[in-house]
Amino acid sequence: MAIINCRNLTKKYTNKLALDDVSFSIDENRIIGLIGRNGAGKSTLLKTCAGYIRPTSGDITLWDEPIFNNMNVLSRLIFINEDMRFHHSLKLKDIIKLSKIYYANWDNELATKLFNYFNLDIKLKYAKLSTGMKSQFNFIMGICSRMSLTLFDEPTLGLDAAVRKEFYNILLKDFMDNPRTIIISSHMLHELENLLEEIIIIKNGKFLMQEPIDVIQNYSVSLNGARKVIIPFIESHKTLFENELGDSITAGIENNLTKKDIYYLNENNVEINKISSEDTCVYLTSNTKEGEIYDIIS
Ligand SMILES: Nc1ncnc2c1ncn2[C@@H]1O[C@H](COP(=O)(O)OP(=O)(O)OP(=O)(O)O)[C@@H](O)[C@H]1O
Repeated sequence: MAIINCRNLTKKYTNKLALDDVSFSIDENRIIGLIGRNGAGKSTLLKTCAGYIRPTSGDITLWDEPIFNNMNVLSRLIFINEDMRFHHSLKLKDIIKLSKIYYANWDNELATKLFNYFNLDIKLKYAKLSTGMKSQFNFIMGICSRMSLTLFDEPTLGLDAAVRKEFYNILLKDFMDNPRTIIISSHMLHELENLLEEIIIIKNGKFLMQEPIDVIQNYSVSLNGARKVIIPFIESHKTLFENELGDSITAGIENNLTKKDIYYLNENNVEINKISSEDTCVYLTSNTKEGEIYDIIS
């Protein structure tokens, strides 16, 4: 069952078109990655899904109901981002006390274990936490609230690699025990991909694709070899990048090579390598050509 349905969503901020005719739907009980470059529109899309901002045009429904001014829907979701605002006088323990009341499924035992594990002193005021500590606290809120729809916008900001890994492991374990729909926006797909079932890629405010993670993991390959052998493949396949060096070329192309193609490439000494899902996303969302930066800095 689809729990989020977006149809032709557009969001214009004064002169900036942040979302441009975005349509997609998301089925329940899965973890989805929302991937896009800086400024692609990820936060705007999540804020729209959370009912924080209204689209300029288009429709969005959660559980087939409109979001705005609809407590039935809003009480089933949590939106976690770096701008979580709590009154400056509130200590973490006060926020936890309120969370127990507000979030019907709040798991206080898990919250206590996680605060201890991450050495977060609940007597501290939220306003006094460092960026990383705020991210830890917010992440724990997102996990322990166990809302049917949990939206994380760049949840690991300021966290070191070890903590990010631990959080994602905790999230996966908790998701397996308590399935729900979780959307996580991030630039760092490689850290997330073991967790994700599906990813949505947006580029310059436009929906680019929504695919199971294994499709993205096998989406593209790089070919490295003689120019005259590779050029026909560049001409006949969707090409993500190409670099020429003398008589040889390295090109990233969509991975729909036939057995005959692979045999031919092997016979002609072309090296074929898989491109990681992270790199595939970087190439798919790039606004510049591979190597262009070297023209600028040379
Ligand atoms: N309140 C606002 N007023 C004007 N423009 C905005 C506002 N919020 C976002 N934008 C613009 O809309 C575009 C999309 O921004 P958004 O924050 O949604 O992107 P993002 O993918 O989350 O970026 P990042 O990964 O850098 O956080 C950007 O060009 C941004 O400058």
